[in-house]
Amino acid sequence: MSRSAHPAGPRHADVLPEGHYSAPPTDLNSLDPKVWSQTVERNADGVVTVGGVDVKALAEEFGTPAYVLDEADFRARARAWRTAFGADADVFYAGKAFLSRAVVRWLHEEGLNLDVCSGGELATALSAGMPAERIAFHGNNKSPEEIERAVRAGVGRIVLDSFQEIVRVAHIARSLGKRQPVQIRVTVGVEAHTHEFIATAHEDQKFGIPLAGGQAAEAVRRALQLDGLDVIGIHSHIGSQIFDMSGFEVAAQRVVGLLKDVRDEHGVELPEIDLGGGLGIAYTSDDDPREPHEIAKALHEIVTRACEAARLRTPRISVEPGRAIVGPTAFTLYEVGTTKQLEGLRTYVSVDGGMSDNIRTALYDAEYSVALVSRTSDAGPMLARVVGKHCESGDIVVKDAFLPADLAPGDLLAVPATGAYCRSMASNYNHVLRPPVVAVRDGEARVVVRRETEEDLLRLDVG
Ligand SMILES: Cc1ncc(COP(=O)(O)O)c(C=O)c1O
Ligand SMILES: N[C@@H](CCCC[NH3+])C(=O)O
Repeated sequence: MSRSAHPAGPRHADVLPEGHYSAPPTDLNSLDPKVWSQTVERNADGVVTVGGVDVKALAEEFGTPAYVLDEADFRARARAWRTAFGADADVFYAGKAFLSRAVVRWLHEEGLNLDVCSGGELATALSAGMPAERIAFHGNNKSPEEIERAVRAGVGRIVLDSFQEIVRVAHIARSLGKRQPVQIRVTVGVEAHTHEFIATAHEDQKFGIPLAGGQAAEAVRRALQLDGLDVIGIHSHIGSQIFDMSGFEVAAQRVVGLLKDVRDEHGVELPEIDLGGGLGIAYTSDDDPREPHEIAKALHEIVTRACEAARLRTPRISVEPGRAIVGPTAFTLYEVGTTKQLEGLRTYVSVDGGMSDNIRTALYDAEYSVALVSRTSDAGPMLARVVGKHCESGDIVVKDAFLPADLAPGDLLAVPATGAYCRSMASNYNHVLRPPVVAVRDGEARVVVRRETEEDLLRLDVG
């Protein structure tokens, strides 16, 4: 079939959402480097390789579905952030995006710090040797036990999220005879241009203490009065998958405004500000993310300018990228099980995973790309929807995609940019087993998180 001809089946223009994928890509075998990790390429046989290992070998050895993590790419991205921010700033990788002991070790070696937001993340970080003083502990409802563990361990900072937590952390630190460094998380009232579920700095949501009405200033006032706390700074995180720097600009200006008010009222210049994470990545060829050095330059300039205007010493800046480091470094490898052509609509391609390994499409309407990776094809494009094996019609992995019309059961598909918030939000829905994470580097592959087994499932079922 010629590449330009439409295969038997739907005409893509009839069913695609307006303005999106107005034409099928000219070459379905090409791999856009924007959405794939740096070592991904096709070998002479047309099979995709990553870190020098081909996907057919990966599928054979480790099974599918599997998350395939490109270690060299992960390290390169971590290093790029570290280098871009330089010695007078700190980069805290946000562990919620994806955390495993291997990743903690890589981050440690590359000079990054770590943001954790639960006892489980804290335990993973410590067990992999991240020094406690390089850990920041987050969360809007940390339990007293989690706080105590963090204080005992000596974490570098706890980010306080409510008035009650200010008192709680002070009390626990005092009772342990310690003085805990803390930042106070504020909501700056910025509407980040992202999905409403992942925007976090508008006022009507659960995180942080609003600047509005002097509430954040009151929080600093109370924290400064309490023994057991060492107030080192202010924290703001405006949301996630953001491309536009203007939200960060407003946030930084407002945080510096609070530092000024604190200085004027208490005569204290708080030495740190944290501007959170949230930088977007390319999920499809339409996305244009910024490079870490551009982001670092923009944030430094914004903060320096605001501090000069307020006659403040420029505080030490920290950031907490999660997705921007790990997101592009992994793809999910699936095997095609069945295909079903719906006359006048599209072809449903069912793979052996789904919403249990990637909930983001169902939850946020997220867009992904997909490619046939076990071979090349000269067949024309067919409009496809890649779906999972769960009992849910919203179990969609990739909503609209063009795949070769000769796609068949047994073919391997890969969905790129699934390093962030896929394994970390995976579930056992329908008692489906969570896939392994396989790290590849220099021609070698090793499991860093193993596949779940039915024994794992049954071990918890003690009834
Ligand atoms: C406080 C905080 N820091 C950092 C992050 C990391 O965000 P992202 O993975 O979008 O960089 C999040 C998640 O949105 C967060 O809540
Ligand atoms: N889990 C979200 C991001 C929220 C991050 C936590 N504040 C995502 O997949 O995009």
